[in-house]
Order: sequence, then structure tokens, then C-alpha cells
Amino acid sequence: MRDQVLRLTALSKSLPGGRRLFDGLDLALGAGEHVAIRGESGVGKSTLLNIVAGLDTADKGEVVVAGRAFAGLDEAARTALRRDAIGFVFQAFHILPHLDLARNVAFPLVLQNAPRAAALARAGEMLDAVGLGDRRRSYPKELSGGELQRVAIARALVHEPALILADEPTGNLDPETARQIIALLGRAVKERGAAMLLVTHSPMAAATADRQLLLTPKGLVSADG
Ligand SMILES: Nc1ncnc2c1ncn2[C@@H]1O[C@H](COP(=O)(O)OP(=O)(O)OP(=O)(O)O)[C@@H](O)[C@H]1O
Repeated sequence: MRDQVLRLTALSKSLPGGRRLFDGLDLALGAGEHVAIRGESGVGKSTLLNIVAGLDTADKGEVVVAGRAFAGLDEAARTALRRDAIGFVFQAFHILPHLDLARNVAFPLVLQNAPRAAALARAGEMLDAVGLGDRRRSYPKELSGGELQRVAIARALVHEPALILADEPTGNLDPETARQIIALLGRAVKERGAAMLLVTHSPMAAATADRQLLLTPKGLVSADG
């Protein structure tokens, strides 16, 4: 039995106006397991990822990441759990424009108070791994959209989190670049033994996961095959 990296138990979430997004949602993710979540626009996929990240809260139910429950933690402890156990490939978590690529990728390590030289060296290795090793002193504005997504992947993995959350990581890319980014993301995450929850509208991206699930108002249902 693989270590459990994420467990969601009986999660329920309604919007402020009363509309119920989901009710009684369960999900378990083992180490190294990749799960894709699809579903109609507005069904609550991004909301679910935000709840998993401790950035939003469910009305009921439990979120356990790397063996620790968000419930009952104060804001500092939630931040520490998020910072240590989770890597993000979210379009909203933009690369910082005033930092070069090495400093952008090193950022999660700096937040963990890692020594600066070691953090930059590790960031350089991660940039090598995503094919941007010779661009470490470049600034984000000098990069294409696909290259920026590779930087985002390097940054999400640099602190070796147990869980990667990816929200439409190829949303603004052309089909060929999207295919390359999804392959790189899947490979890089697998090599490091991390679990991944990937939210996407793309059948191509979803098909790379070990399991495909559909988010509906009744919860998550299998969408394999
Ligand atoms: N802060 C908020 N207050 C009220 N409603 C919200 C808030 N945030 C999101 N919503 C609503 O919650 C619903 C779910 O939004 P969410 O972004 O999770 O959907 P999604 O499945 O990720 O959609 P998409 O595929 O279009 O990105 C939407 O109807 C949205 O309008």
C-alpha cells in the first residue's frame, strides 16, 4: 500500500448565494499517483483545488495533506503545510517579473529559509531538468508562454513537495506546446514520486493521468475509458 498523500473525506461546499457545488466528496491519492479532474465550466474544479491547498475552506468534511489535516491549524500552520507539502502550477501563481529565472525557481526554498547559495544551485538543477539551464539569468519577460510554464514546473517541484496541484497548466498554449508541457510535467512529477491533482478541460492532458475523474454536483465520478 502506497503512502497516502491526500485524503478528502465527505467534503461539501456551497456558494455564498446558497448554490451547492459538491456534497459528500471523497478522494484518496497515493504517493506518485496522478489524477485528472474534468468537469463543466463553473462546476467547482478550481474551488476544489483551493480547498485542497487550504486557500479556501469547505463547509463540511476533512482535508488531509501528507498526513496533516488543515482543520484546526492557525493561519501560520496552514501556510507552513502548504509551503512544505504542496507545489503549484496555477496560472494565478505567476512567475515574479522582477526576479531572474533562478531566483523565481528558488523562491519556494527561500520561503523555507534554505541557505541562498544552496537554493540557487538547486534552482539551477531544476532549470536544467526542464531544458532551461542556460537561461537561469534571463527574466520572465524574455520567455515564451511555454517556456514560462516550464519555469512554473521547475518552481513547483524544487522543494520536493509530496503533492502537486496543477490548474489548467496548458490553458494558454498552442496544442503542440501543450502536449510537450504535459509530457514534461507528468515525467518530472513521476520521477520525483510526487502525487498530482491536475484540473483540465483538455482530453489530451487528462489522458496522461493514472485516473480520470469528472466533478459533478454529486461529487467525483470515474471518467476512465
Ligand atoms: N468568491 C466567490 N463568490 C461567489 N461565487 C464564486 C466565488 N468564486 C467562485 N464562484 C463561483 O463558483 C463556481 C465554481 O467556480 P470554479 O472556478 O471553481 O469553477 P471551475 O469548475 O473551475 O470552472 P472553469 O472550468 O470555468 O475554470 C462558479 O459558478 C463561480 O462563479
